[in-house]
Amino acid sequence: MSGPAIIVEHVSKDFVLHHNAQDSLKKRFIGLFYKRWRPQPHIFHAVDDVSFTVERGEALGLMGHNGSGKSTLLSLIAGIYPTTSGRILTRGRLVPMIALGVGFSPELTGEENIYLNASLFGLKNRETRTLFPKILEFSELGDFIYEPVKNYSSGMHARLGFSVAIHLDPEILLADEILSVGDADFQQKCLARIEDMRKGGMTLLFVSHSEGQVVQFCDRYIRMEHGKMIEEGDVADLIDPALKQKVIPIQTTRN
Ligand SMILES: Nc1ncnc2c1ncn2[C@@H]1O[C@H](COP(=O)(O)OP(=O)(O)OP(=O)(O)O)[C@@H](O)[C@H]1O
Repeated sequence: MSGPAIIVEHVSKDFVLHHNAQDSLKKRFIGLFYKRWRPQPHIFHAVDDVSFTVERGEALGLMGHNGSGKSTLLSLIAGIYPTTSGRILTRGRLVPMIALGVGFSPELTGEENIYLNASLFGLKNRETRTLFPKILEFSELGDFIYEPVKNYSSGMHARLGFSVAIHLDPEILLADEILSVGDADFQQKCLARIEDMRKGGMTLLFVSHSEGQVVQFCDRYIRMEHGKMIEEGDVADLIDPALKQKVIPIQTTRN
């Protein structure tokens, strides 16, 4: 396969909000007495004319303040939302690691959810049977894997979500705030595994609030503000002596 792994061309995403901050308090108060008055829907530009390319095997970090549009952009690339305008092209097996475990069915056990998720990614039952012990071992969930996931803590959900995602053999991994996964040891194990997968040529699009993590994992970065790309460059541009001190070395795993 040749060409970039991800192409994002002039992509925008609008949401319709049903409150309008521009409506004055007086107007809202009067509206209480005149039933015909309705607040005007307001179009909010969550992602605004964003374009970039991620080459095969490259890691791109997406940074920006809360609400700057990073997760929305990842969801657009994952195909979770349609774009309002623009074009997105991806080449290769794409696995979104977004809101880990949110897609699980609460009444099904961890094991059943593994089979369900794997089948959604086109794996045959036979293939999932081979993967199951590895997913279970990585998740460290033990016998909880046979419990309905509605009984899992949020950390357990995230462990299962992460373990399933990395065993789906992604060629492109979309990762949103990986460090929200479980406790510190598990986080270290996850980061080490992602580092290994990167060495194997995986393409990574990585949302993080931590410049240190972006420097550690990525080749390039994009900074977003109010839905727009405001900065793009090589991570080397982000490194200053103070930041270098904060980068924690990651030990690679072998399992
Ligand atoms: N489904 C939705 N409907 C309406 N507005 C939305 C929706 N999803 C996101 N938004 C809005 O779009 C903006 C961008 O949100 P997004 O989650 O992409 O930001 P973010 O950069 O990932 O933030 P954070 O760092 O807090 O995760 C926010 O103002 C958010 O409220």
